[in-house]
Amino acid sequence: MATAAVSVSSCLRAVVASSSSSSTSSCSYSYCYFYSRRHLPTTSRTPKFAKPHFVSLPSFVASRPLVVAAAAMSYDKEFAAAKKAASLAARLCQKVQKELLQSDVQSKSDRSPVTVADYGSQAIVSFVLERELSTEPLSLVAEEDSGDLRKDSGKDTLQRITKHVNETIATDGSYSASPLSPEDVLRAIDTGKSEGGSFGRHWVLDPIDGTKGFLRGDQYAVALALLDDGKVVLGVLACPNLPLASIAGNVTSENAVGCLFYAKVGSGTFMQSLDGSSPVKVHVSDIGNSEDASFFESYEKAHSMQDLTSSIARKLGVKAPPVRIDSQAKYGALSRGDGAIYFRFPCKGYREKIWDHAAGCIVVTEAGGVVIDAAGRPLDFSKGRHLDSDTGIIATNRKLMPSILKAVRESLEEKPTSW
Ligand SMILES: Nc1ncnc2c1ncn2[C@@H]1O[C@H](COP(=O)(O)OS(=O)(=O)O)[C@@H](OP(=O)(O)O)[C@H]1O
Ligand SMILES: [Mg+2]
Ligand SMILES: [Mg+2]
Ligand SMILES: [Mg+2]
Repeated sequence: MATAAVSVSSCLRAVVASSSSSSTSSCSYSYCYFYSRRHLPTTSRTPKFAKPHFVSLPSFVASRPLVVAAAAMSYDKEFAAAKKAASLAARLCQKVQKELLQSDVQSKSDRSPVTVADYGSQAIVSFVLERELSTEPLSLVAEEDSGDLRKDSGKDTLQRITKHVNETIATDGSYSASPLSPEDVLRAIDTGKSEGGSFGRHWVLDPIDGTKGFLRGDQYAVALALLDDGKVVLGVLACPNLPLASIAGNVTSENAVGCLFYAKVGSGTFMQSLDGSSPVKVHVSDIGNSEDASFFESYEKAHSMQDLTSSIARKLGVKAPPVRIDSQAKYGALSRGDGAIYFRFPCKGYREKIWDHAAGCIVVTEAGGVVIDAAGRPLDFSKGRHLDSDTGIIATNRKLMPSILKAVRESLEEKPTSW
């Protein structure tokens, strides 16, 4: 098997440089929903066509009544708000990426990078969701917090974030209120402190997934999903640098970039350009012979064990070299069949965050794919801010999954000291 990684970074770098000015899982849901009234702040959560009635609760939720809705939730309002929020946040990211200054990059306590755009994107998404869905209190599980921005050393950065946020909101034209103050921006960012969990609704946001890719001018994604009672019910991935045409084999016939992927439970996955072209329904690859498959993995060596994935690929007879791109753009590309497999095997001890997979997971499953951990279990987003999985993640189509799981198990059993 060829070992050289294919990267789409060079053509993307050219695009960025040329515009630079200065520098479950199973998603087939049952049609009966039970809600504790604690998680039902308004009657707006009851579908209009369903007549709610109250039944007694099991003891674990005390004596609160339940509403039984005899139809699937439509989530239409939430879906529209999510698409708007992610698209507007992506607009802010594109602008900042063009103007990227070294001073806009900070290091967090875990030494990972964070930029004006990560914070600005989180503030925009929080602002849009609050405005669009004002009938419900917003619970948001998001990556960033305002801690560093509240220090004296963060004041200049906060001013720049506030400017970008207000300029981006103004480009949309639908919010007429006065500009946000720096304090409003800090508050919007800190809406993301929710712990999530298995009850009620929680939005899950990675304001920039693949910050290192963003800084290189490569792939990144704004990733937004909604959990309802621990299950992902909708997801949106804005991938500003992903070519609209397939990146299979690194061949792109056109330079146009900027994809918006979105999926709602039971409704399939769609892709449109970030500029708003008509949506197309996408589907994962239907390859059934692993020798014909290609696989995605992280661009950053430190994020996934490439020795392990190359051992698995050898067992599967995969001939194509790995396609290494940053962020959940991998899930987006997989959902439209640019490749057939996504492998992610972080080093021992790394704890996966729910915002790194929630949106990507539903985008792939609604496109007909399967996303599981290496133990063969669906991803469980109900356990708080982290995924309850330390074995690695595999996404592919239904035909390939059994042979892939077998190859993964065999490779893990061989287990040299490096993994
Ligand atoms: N050590 C380690 N192992 C595994 N994963 C890690 C690690 N460190 C970070 N991260 C997370 O990886 C997120 C970036 O996604 P990818 O790894 O798919 O993209 S990349 O190619 O590596 O850039 C990245 O997301 P962002 O922080 O949102 O960019 C991190 O959450
Ligand atoms: Mg980060
Ligand atoms: Mg991330
Ligand atoms: Mg991030």
